[in-house]
Amino acid sequence: MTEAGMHDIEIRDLYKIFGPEAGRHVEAVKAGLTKAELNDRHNHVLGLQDINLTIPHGRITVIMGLSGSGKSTLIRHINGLIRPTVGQVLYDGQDVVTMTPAQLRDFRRQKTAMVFQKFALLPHRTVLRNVAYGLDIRGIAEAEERARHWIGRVGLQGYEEYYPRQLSGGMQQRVGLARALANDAEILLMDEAFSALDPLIRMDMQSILLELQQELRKTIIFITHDLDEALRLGDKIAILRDGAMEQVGDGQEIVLRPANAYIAEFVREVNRGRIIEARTIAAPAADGRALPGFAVKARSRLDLVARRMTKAGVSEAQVRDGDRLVGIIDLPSILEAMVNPADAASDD
Ligand SMILES: Nc1ncnc2c1ncn2[C@@H]1O[C@H](COP(=O)(O)OP(=O)(O)OP(=O)(O)O)[C@@H](O)[C@H]1O
Repeated sequence: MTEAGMHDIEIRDLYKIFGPEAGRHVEAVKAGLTKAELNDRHNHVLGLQDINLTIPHGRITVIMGLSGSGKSTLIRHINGLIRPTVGQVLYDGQDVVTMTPAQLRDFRRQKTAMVFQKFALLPHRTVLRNVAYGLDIRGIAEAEERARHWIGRVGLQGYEEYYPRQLSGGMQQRVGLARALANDAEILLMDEAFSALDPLIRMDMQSILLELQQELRKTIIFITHDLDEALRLGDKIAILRDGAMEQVGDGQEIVLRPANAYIAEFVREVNRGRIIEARTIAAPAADGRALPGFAVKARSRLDLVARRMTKAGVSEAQVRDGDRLVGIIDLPSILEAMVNPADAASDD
């Protein structure tokens, strides 16, 4: 097992069964009793099973899955709102599961902040007072100054004295984000935070989050049922199904090497050109052969690479990571990578 880094969150061997005699059924679940069987035979609900996940510090980890797959149950284990039937949730060597109520309260207040789908703003407080709220109750002197700063950072300058009902959904969610950021917590828990927003507004919010994260480097745990959102935001993506972890990896790994038929079906409609990077399909440069005159960046996505190469009228390019030559890429191999193998096979 790899050693957890400082401030990583480590979920280990976690099971959650809902019901009065949950502990009695863990061994049977470990031995293979399914969610449906547990329900039918014992009237207990299998929430999560055999979860092992490292949530790296300073990155965005997305927990994805369909309704009922266990996403909310999992995120609530991280701030101790739900206790596992068995298992550990470790943060800097401390197990959230065995914290005393006082320790847990401090952990939640000092280390975590939540952003909800239904904004959860206080209707009779202005934007400024909503964002300052957590700071006010902690008696922080510069609450207002800090609140104004974060209101500016999410692009709401000028709206400080508005009330939530006077704002659109997207703007309200910016207030929710500013409030979470103002608390200065290291861990941001975002439960379907953008799911209630219209598609374009939702993309805007994703961009704002990515932009802020470039600089803030928070540990973000983002729940979504939307694959496109997961691929856009996630440095690491964990896919749940019926309470079990089906696959964990970055977007490229999941799209290029789905762990099973379920994931393959999930990623089938994905625009692969937007996910796969040039470095991933670059071929080694053959010895002694002249290099193509055109160069693209290792981390450029294939759709952009294809567009640039086509525009320049070249069919081959060097793939470069700064000074380093990563390999060679050509248009046929880009096209091949952009087409889902499953679709290609069905048209043969
Ligand atoms: N308090 C509870 N008592 C009994 N069963 C529960 C409880 N909370 C959750 N469950 C069950 O645990 C499973 C996982 O639910 P969970 O809400 O975590 O899923 P989810 O992926 O977040 O779904 P959604 O997107 O619909 O919120 C479901 O089968 C659900 O019915």
